[in-house]
Amino acid sequence: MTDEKTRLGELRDEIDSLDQQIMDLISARARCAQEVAHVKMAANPDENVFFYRPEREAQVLRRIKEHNPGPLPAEEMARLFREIMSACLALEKPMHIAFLGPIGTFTQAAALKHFGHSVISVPLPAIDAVFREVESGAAHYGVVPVENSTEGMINHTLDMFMSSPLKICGEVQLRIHHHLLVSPKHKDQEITRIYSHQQSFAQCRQWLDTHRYGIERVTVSSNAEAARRAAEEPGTAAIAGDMAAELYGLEKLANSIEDRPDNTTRFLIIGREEVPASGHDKSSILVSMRNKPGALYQLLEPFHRHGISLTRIETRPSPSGTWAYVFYIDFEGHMEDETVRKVLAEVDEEAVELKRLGSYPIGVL
Ligand SMILES: C=C(O[C@@H]1C=C(C(=O)O)C=C[C@H]1O)C(=O)O
Repeated sequence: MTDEKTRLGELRDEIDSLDQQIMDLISARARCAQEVAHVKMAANPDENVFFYRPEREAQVLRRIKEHNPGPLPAEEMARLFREIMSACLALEKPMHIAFLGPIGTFTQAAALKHFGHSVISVPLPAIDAVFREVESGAAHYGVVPVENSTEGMINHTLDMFMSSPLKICGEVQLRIHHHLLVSPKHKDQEITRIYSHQQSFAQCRQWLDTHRYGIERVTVSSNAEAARRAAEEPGTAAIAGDMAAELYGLEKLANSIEDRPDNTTRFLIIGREEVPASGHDKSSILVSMRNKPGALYQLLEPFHRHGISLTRIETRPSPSGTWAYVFYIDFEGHMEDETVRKVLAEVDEEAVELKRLGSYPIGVL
């Protein structure tokens, strides 16, 4: 045997032995997580105990990222542990996660990134349907898009919070890559029509104007639906992401055609329960103020005075009347924090209405 073969044999034996140890350790971890579930059930025998703890999962993932020794990047290591936790949790009962469908959308990719692949993901046709599915208890949590770095806020999601009792329980960001996709069956045909979702067209506008100027653009309800159509109709292409391309067996004519290289969408996790502090949290509120001079200043001043960072402020028309507005505000900190409590008490005094949408761990993955 050559030296190379001997060495490879040794290394493979070592890998086999390490795999066995990893498997034993993951199994020990799974038994521990099961035991946690049993302890929770024993302590609350009459209640429908919630095993999933978003704040604890965020802490676990943060610790993994901080202590990762390499050579794997911290994000990769966290992703592996995300899947281990997901599988451990599913031992008790797989969670049902409603998302803005159909199957193959970026929202599904975001749901799986946040919860791992051991959940049952349930596609729904519209954002309000996702809210309703969680409100009724048919799904444990829901995932909806809330903003895109190129295109701005998804107003429909913001407006749903005005009437929904649901809480924001988490956030997850996804880098969005769009591709121009065709079916291998119709690859040689001239493309006369491109299908996509209105958001994806908007995120690829400059590329389309430069490289596919004058070709008809047809807006459909999702980019997974665009991919489905391109798979069936000769002479058409779709703009969609990798999941949709794989699902419908499409080929990439052009790769990553989004106008901005950092094109990212932020998604919210919505649920029925408030999330305790994880140590690195964000909060969201909706506030409507009296229409008088200095109202916005009065609203923001307590945040400034108490040193609380705002991460976003959006204005939406109020459902209560023409030219009245509601402010949607994200800020750093948890509503259990003493300083945040003080600020919100002050805001509450001045506001016509203050709605606490929830505090949740700042996205880790
Ligand atoms: C084990 C627990 O329950 C669940 C499983 C977790 C895990 O596998 O690490 C973490 C949080 C919970 O979603 C716990 O509460 O610690």
